[in-house]
Amino acid sequence: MSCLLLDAGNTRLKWALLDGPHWLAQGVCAYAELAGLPAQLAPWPAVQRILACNVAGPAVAKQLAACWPALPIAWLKSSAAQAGVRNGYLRPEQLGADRWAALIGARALRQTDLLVVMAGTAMTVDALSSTGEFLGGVIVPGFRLMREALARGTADLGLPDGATATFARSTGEAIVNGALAALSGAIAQQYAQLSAYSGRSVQILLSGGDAARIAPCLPPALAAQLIRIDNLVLHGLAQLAQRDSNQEASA
Ligand SMILES: Nc1ncnc2c1ncn2[C@@H]1O[C@H](COP(=O)(O)OP(=O)(O)O)[C@@H](O)[C@H]1O
Ligand SMILES: CC(C)(COP(=O)(O)O)[C@@H](O)C(=O)NCCC(=O)O
Ligand SMILES: [K+]
Repeated sequence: MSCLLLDAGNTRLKWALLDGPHWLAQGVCAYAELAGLPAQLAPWPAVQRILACNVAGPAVAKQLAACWPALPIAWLKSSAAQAGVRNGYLRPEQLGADRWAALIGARALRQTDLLVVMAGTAMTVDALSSTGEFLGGVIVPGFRLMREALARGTADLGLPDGATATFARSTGEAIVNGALAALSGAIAQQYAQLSAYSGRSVQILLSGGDAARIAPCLPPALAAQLIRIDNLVLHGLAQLAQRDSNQEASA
């Protein structure tokens, strides 16, 4: 059974094509190029099921549905408990479906205390206990949004680039290193909170488009606990797809 997994984020679509547990192909697609995605998948077995999470709004959902008019898309919604994770949000359905999928993917990978960091358009830092409780987490603007906010809200800053530096000595360096400090600082703060809460060693799972940029900026104590994983959201969706097909097989 070939299953297409879709992670529709606020910047772009990430996708993977699975045949049972095997990953046949995966990729990234800009929303402007979405109409070409079905043709791109043509070399592989025809898609039979689609499981998606979307935090990019109804227009994107409509665009995705139009790509595969003959197949209904199963949209993941956050719930109170699923696949070994319990949702600590006061209103479980309020949690972004991408965060929920990432937590499910994280739980399947490791059953320890985890900080699940998704560095995308926004960066989310979510605490997951060794017993599978999602305790809560924070949302901060991602690297691009931080720079854009400064450019939009000031007369003189703009979007200059800058290299990473211990002490920034140009506007570009000051902005780039400021954003990276804010991102790594948020991770460090939540890491300290979860470490204090659990009293045990905490591992950090880092995924998303800006993971490679953020990883080198983490302090050494956090870097030692870091596990980089590409497409954690898709791994979570793959877990759910696999569970669905196991249930169908045993029904
Ligand atoms: N080729 C790229 N295209 C777009 N964004 C990129 C690219 N490479 C790195 N990025 C960074 O990754 C972020 C998007 O990450 P991603 O995980 O795809 O986000 P989302 O899930 O919110 O769509 C952007 O805000 C940008 O800072
Ligand atoms: C926090 C997010 C904007 C992250 O989106 P992304 O950066 O992955 O595009 C998204 O998960 C979302 O809209 N969440 C709903 C609110 C919440 O999770 O509390
Ligand atoms: K994110």
